[in-house]
Amino acid sequence: ASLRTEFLGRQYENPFMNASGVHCLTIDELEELSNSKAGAFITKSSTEVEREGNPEPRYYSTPLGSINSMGLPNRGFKYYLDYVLDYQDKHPAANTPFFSVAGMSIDENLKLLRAIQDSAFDGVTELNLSCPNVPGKPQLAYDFEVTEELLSKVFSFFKKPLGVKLPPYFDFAHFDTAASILNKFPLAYVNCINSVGNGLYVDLETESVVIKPKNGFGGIGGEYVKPTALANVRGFYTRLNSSIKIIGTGGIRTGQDAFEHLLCGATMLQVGTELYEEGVSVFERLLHELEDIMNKKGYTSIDEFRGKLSSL
Ligand SMILES: O=C(O)c1[nH]c(=O)[nH]c(=O)c1Cl
Repeated sequence: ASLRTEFLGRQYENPFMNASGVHCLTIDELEELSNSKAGAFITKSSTEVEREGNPEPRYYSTPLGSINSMGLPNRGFKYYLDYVLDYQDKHPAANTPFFSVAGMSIDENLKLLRAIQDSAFDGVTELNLSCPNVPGKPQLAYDFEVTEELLSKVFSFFKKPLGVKLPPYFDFAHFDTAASILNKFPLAYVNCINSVGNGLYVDLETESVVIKPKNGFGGIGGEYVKPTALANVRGFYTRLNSSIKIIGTGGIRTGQDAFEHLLCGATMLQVGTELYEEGVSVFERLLHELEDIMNKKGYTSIDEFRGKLSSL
């Protein structure tokens, strides 16, 4: 079986990539991703000015996943723009890394996107509408009016491929409203899901929370979130114009999880918690496990089953 994937007119050896935020904060981490078996990779969401992020401990792994309240630590927009432009020059034949942006305000998002539009960047941009861990900052994508206002301003000038990273939704009315807004814009893709916001993990022995920021509240990832991730992938796949592709993120720990996301309609697949725990070797394991499942089922390409989830 072949895992070759076409996404936004570009060919990828396989659909796997890192989830923004994991293993992508420094150039060293980005280079390790570039040299791994990942089909693609993406930068840590950046803000105009470098950010320290929240006090540690701010990430904690559990048997079933992870909780994090990083607080958008990043080296600043210019650090990542310089990296991706340098990458384009050094690897003219390769696919340029994806670039993630998470401004702290509408104006900052517009400023960063204008800088990308005016730059020589020829890759795909991901606008993060869903960071749950900046104290006092509500998740943009849970405010439908603001989201629509932002996207209409963005698409008045941004002409390069742009996707949005969405938080999980839990109500059909929200799927319907979000999709009706997103369908108004020439979006390249939606990425479902970001971590499930503001969960709480308790340590029995210490009778305490496990991360310092926000009294222990943080975004949940890993096995806990797969049913929610699959529901959001499927919910948008069945509601959005077919021109808007889906990136599936959330609970991908095995080839089986990857297969399920593809069956629900995902094209690219992002790995967060499992990459954090296992390192970049996770990609080799995942693509072999996915290939084995496809061979057992008699599929030679992903196109043969993508989106073909049956109802009963
Ligand atoms: O705390 C973070 O940096 C963070 N953590 C997440 O789980 N998702 C995000 O989009 C971000 Cl920006």
